[in-house]
Amino acid sequence: MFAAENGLKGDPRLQGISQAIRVVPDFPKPGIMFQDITTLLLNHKVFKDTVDIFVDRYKDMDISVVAGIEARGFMFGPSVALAIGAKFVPLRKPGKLPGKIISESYELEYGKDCLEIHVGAVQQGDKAVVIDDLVATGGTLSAAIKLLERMGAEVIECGCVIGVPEVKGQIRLKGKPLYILVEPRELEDC
Ligand SMILES: O=P(O)(O)OC[C@H]1O[C@H](OP(=O)(O)OP(=O)(O)O)[C@H](O)[C@@H]1O
Ligand SMILES: Nc1ncnc2[nH]cnc12
Repeated sequence: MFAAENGLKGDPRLQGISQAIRVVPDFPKPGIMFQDITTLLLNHKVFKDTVDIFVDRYKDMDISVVAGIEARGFMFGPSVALAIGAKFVPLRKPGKLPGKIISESYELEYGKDCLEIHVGAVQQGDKAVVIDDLVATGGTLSAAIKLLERMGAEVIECGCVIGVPEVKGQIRLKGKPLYILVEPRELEDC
């Protein structure tokens, strides 16, 4: 789902969100236009608008789990979980969770990685949304969906602040809906 299709067309909060994202060319390697959401977090109104939009979206969907992807999903997910009355489950990079875990590897625009979840963090019957800052290839979200489904949860949707228009990821997301607030910024927008 894209900015024009997310039911928020004309919502002035989206422009504020987009403008608060800093674009850093060639980071972390040449050719990547890095979308830096740390500048969005510095603006209390825009940060709150972002969380509010996710909360409005998910508050009446009977969601029991908000899963956040390390690291940038941790910046939005917990606030959404608290506001909608769901538990927050961190999906972490390898070697960070101390308990029994299951893991899923995936490929990124700039390398390979792996996500892990604590066994027992979600149960059969849980209804989950996955929150992250950005979807590019969809590899990360797709690993998150697999982890949650392996634990018996139903993944209702993935919510990201930024999404590339092509969403190659849509194919990889096993048909799960994707709720995206804004498209990536180009340098000339800044
Ligand atoms: O759709 P994809 O191609 O999978 O890429 C999206 C992922 O890449 C970024 O995280 P990154 O792996 O750089 O980790 P970080 O949040 O720890 O910086 C971003 O925060 C997403 O999690
Ligand atoms: N262009 C990008 N900016 C920020 N994070 C990313 N993760 C994958 N691609 C990215």
